Amino acid sequence: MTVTLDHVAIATPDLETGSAPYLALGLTPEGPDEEVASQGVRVRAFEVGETLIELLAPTRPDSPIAAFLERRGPGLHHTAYQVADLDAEMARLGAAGARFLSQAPTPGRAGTRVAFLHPKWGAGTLIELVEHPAGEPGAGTEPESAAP
Ligand SMILES: CC[C@H](C(=O)O)C(=O)SCCNC(=O)CCNC(=O)[C@H](O)C(C)(C)COP(=O)(O)OP(=O)(O)OC[C@H]1O[C@@H](n2cnc3c(N)ncnc32)[C@H](O)[C@@H]1OP(=O)(O)O
Ligand SMILES: [Co+2]
Repeated sequence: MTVTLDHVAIATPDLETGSAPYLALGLTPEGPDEEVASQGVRVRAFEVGETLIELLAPTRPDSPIAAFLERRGPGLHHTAYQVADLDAEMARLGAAGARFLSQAPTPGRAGTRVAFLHPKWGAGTLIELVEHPAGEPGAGTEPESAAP
């Protein structure tokens, strides 16, 4: 099974501040900012080749990003990998002892289904799995153009 990096997430107090280095590097947002209420975040994604930089700013005090910023300040927050079948991956990894932060997938950016693994399981890194069913375009890729 090939594992694909979906995005690298950065916690920032606000999207304008967080965007500065990526704009200076010549990156451009892949689309409009998105609010994901269930996570209490506003998201801005920059395409970098086949993957994304995902900027996350808190929209409310009880957002996990607000807690992260409070405790650790802005910077690297998590890495995310694409899986074709999230339910199957959660069952497989769960049976092998992996520690998920929720029993079921939760809504992610761009209508995806996502699940997070505890940072202790991730050897100190918060790891997210993002479902991209086989054949669907992944992060940072143009949807397959229809065959001529
Ligand atoms: C819009 C969706 C988007 C997408 O991709 O589609 C997103 O990615 S949304 C991202 C925001 N949502 C989340 O992060 C949800 C999952 N996160 C959580 O449930 C919490 O943030 C959690 C459990 C990872 C940490 O919560 P909290 O800090 O309240 O717990 P602790 O203080 O007990 O921390 C436990 C332990 O983990 C360390 N920690 C916390 N956050 C991170 C992190 N991002 N990376 C690495 N380590 C982290 C923390 O320091 C504690 O370690 P310890 O050694 O005990 O101090
Ligand atoms: Co993410």
